[in-house]
Amino acid sequence: MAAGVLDGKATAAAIKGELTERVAALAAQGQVPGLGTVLVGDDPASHSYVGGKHKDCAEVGITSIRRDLPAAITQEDLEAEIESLNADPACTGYIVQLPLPDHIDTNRILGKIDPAKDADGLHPTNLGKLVLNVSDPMDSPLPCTPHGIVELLLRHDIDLKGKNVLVIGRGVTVGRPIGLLLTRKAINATVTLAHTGTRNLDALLAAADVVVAAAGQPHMVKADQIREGAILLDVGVSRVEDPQTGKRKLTGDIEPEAAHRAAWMSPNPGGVGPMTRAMLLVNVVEAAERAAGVGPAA
Ligand SMILES: Nc1nc2c(c(=O)[nH]1)N[C@@H](CN(C=O)c1ccc(C(=O)N[C@@H](CCC(=O)O)C(=O)O)cc1)CN2
Repeated sequence: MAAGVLDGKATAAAIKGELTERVAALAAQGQVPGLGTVLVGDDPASHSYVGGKHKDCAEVGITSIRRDLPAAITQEDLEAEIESLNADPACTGYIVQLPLPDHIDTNRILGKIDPAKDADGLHPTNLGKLVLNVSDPMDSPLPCTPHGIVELLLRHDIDLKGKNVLVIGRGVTVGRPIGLLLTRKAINATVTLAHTGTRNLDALLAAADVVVAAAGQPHMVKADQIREGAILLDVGVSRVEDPQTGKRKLTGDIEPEAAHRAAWMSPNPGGVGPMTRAMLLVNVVEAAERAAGVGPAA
């Protein structure tokens, strides 16, 4: 059996097409959405992700506002950048690219973002709304990767009702929030969250109908560990040296051979990553629509 491909690239392209129309409608009212990014330091992967976000903005007509800052920036100066984006009327929504350097208090920075401009859905107010189950598109943003995974499944007609989902990784951008989304009544999955302290990962994998691997450990999930017919979402991405070419290549958390046993699998690259980017644009457009007092286009 070869797994169906959860094609994030194509799905993200479709979403961007839809957003282009919504952005044009906003622009016609003089309300062009603007995405801000705050990038601290020289990490090449973070630079590449932020570059991708601005490329996406250009594709759909969203204005880009970019703040690239030195790795040695102080907490105080970084907070001043946040305040200036909060006050900038051209900036509809913005993100602080994670991870931040160790000397920065990340939670304090995220807490300084104006919740109405929080394009990542990571401000405590917006995460709190997710916990309270009150967030919907007209009210507040959802974290991009979990929302992207749900949208990817939805657009491939995959229903998770009653399914056992194993999430591997407890990070704030994916592992923690995705359980809250997938256990909503509208989705109704049963979620187990595994992490580095989990002892019986083999047994949990063998029992899982769906695996969301977001640990950032290259190929930690082996083909023979998964259930025949499982649905696999490969979120984690590492850059690993290819022994044959000596070049570094992107490597997901799940062995590609698992596709021979799975019913569905997201490629990596080309699966969840492009969906994360697309849902960021969705959050920016929805923030602009809320600010303009208009609902999403029908
Ligand atoms: N503030 C945030 N920081 C981080 C987030 C986040 O959602 N908000 N998530 C990740 C990084 N990330 C977005 O920021 C991200 C990661 C990967 C991709 C992506 O499109 N990957 C491509 C391959 C990219 C490549 O060639 O390097 C793919 O999967 O096809 C997009 C966004 C951590 N930080």
